[in-house]
Amino acid sequence: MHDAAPGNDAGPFDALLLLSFGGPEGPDEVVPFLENVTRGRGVPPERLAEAGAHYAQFGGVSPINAQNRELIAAIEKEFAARGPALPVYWGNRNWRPYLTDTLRRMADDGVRHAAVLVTSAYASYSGCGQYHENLLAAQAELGDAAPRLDKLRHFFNHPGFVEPLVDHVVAARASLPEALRPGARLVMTTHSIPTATAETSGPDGNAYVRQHQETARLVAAGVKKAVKFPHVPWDLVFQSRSGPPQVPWLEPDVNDHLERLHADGVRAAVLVPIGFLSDHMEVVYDLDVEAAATAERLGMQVVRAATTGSDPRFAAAVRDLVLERAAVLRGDHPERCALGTMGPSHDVCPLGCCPDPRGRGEGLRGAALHGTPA
Ligand SMILES: CC1=C(CCC(=O)O)c2cc3nc(cc4[nH]c(cc5[nH]c(cc1n2)c(C)c5CCC(=O)O)c(CCC(=O)O)c4C)C(CCC(=O)O)=C3C
Ligand SMILES: [Fe+2]
Repeated sequence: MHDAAPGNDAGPFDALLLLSFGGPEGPDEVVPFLENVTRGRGVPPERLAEAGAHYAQFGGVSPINAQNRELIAAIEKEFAARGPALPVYWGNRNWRPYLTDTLRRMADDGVRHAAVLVTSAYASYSGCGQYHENLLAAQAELGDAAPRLDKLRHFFNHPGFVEPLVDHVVAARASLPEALRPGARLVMTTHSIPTATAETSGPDGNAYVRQHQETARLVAAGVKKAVKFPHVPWDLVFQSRSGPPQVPWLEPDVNDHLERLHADGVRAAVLVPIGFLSDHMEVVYDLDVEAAATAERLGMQVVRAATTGSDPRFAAAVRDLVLERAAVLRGDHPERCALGTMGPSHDVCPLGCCPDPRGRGEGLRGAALHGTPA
């Protein structure tokens, strides 16, 4: 798809590790999973019970693990067809297969240096800094046996992430009654996070919102081009707020926003979950159940676009990112694919990037994964 990366040489990498959030796969796993997610994170018990009820509605099974298995299959297919011949491993922060167990298996298999793809496209503590901490903790657990790890750059503006989203929005929009399509608002949604965390995201701060604005703009521009319509209005809004109510989180909430659009006379919308790689619980509950109920109550026609998921173009993007980073590690200057105006994201997070809002503030970063001071 994107032949930006030169050749097919993945050296010094000898494996790819997919690092994700994890989710329960049965009713008995919901409570221990939620305990893992929220340990030390100040989530009120009411919110925890609410989240538990969402999983219960789906038989205690989150879709996220099956979706990650599909993504791995798509990447393996891409590697088999075009190279490089790298094994793909999978570990999670909050549920089996746990990252530490996977890293131990990698070491046992003789892996010495792996590229790491995190299933989050954007900079933030939850989507970047916390995963760095998880990687460092897993390496520390293994000691000298631990493989070296390099986390791949944020892919929010990579065409392999954006282009499938554009297609999915076009398809969702086409499912609206024809008369409503011209006025249909694209409501781009992502996970809300505390405003203080948003401000410290990325190397220069505010990366979380700026990156999402760029992706939203790119998706809207792609849709406009595809549907040949002069005006495709869009907004960026937030969902799945958690945490105590006195702490400010990013707004507006998607449900409040639908109310606002309705009051302004907007009759139809396409919900576009740009903040997520797959249609996991935050999508199938918070949008397809909760926001859909809000729309129904308001009498608005609202459809939801699918996420990028395991689209072959995304699997090809993962291959690009691995080869690109491998070339950098060999001292080359590869082409780096990125749409829009922000350019390719940084390879190595500097000290203080995406710090833990509840932590000591200094942050633990990419260079530390090699045991070198950041
Ligand atoms: C930015 C972001 C992403 C996107 C980046 C990425 O993809 O990583 C994301 C993804 C996800 N969040 C998920 C689930 C949950 N997130 C929670 C809680 C929280 N998320 C936060 C942020 C994010 N979360 C935050 C700031 C909290 C408050 C607690 C804390 O400060 O850490 C809670 C606790 C209950 C609640 O509060 O809702 C649950 C159950 C699932 C799995 C879904 C499934 O099972 O299919 C996924 C992919
Ligand atoms: Fe970061």
